[in-house]
Amino acid sequence: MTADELKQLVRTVPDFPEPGIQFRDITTLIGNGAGLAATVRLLAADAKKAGAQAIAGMEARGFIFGAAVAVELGLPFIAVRKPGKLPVKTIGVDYALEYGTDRLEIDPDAVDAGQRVVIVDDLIATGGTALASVELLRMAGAKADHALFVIDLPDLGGAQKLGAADVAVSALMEFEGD
Ligand SMILES: O=P(O)(O)OC[C@H]1O[C@H](OP(=O)(O)OP(=O)(O)O)[C@H](O)[C@@H]1O
Ligand SMILES: Nc1ncnc2[nH]cnc12
Repeated sequence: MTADELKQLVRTVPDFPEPGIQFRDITTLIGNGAGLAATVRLLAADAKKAGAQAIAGMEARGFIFGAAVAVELGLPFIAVRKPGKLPVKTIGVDYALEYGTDRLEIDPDAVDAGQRVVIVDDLIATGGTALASVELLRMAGAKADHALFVIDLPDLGGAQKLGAADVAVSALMEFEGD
């Protein structure tokens, strides 16, 4: 399945979770077995090209694709979690979302010093989530310089924000006009 065919599997829901947001919903993409498999294969090929030694995924939608890519490549998976979920002393970063604010945390021991960690998430909008993840992974000693997404919303400037932090961004598809 091509990236263009995968794009047809993403559902757009207007005004969710608040008025004015065009929600690009991956539920329909992952609900298609061939679509899910093709998405994971394409992301895994990009992660391999980026020299990934580990994959990091952000709770919750980043876990779906990130863990699958890690399995496909036989690499470790690092869980970037929402606050209060990890049972150990964490490091954390607060960040702004397209809608609201949040915080992400990791177990610093999940990262090896100098390890090249490639970030995988379903979607980049403002880039706040991905940038917070890059900061966290770098604080823990990782080389975090590649981030892969299923969907980029280029109008929200996330890829530029990551570029300014020396992170190369790639996405399988874009939705404009958000
Ligand atoms: O580029 P940004 O503006 O930071 O937005 C993108 C993030 O927003 C969504 O996650 P959300 O925080 O809604 O959580 P979820 O995965 O638990 O649904 C999405 O899965 C990305 O992680
Ligand atoms: N427009 C959007 N659609 C789906 N997930 C998102 N996360 C942030 N913005 C989003």
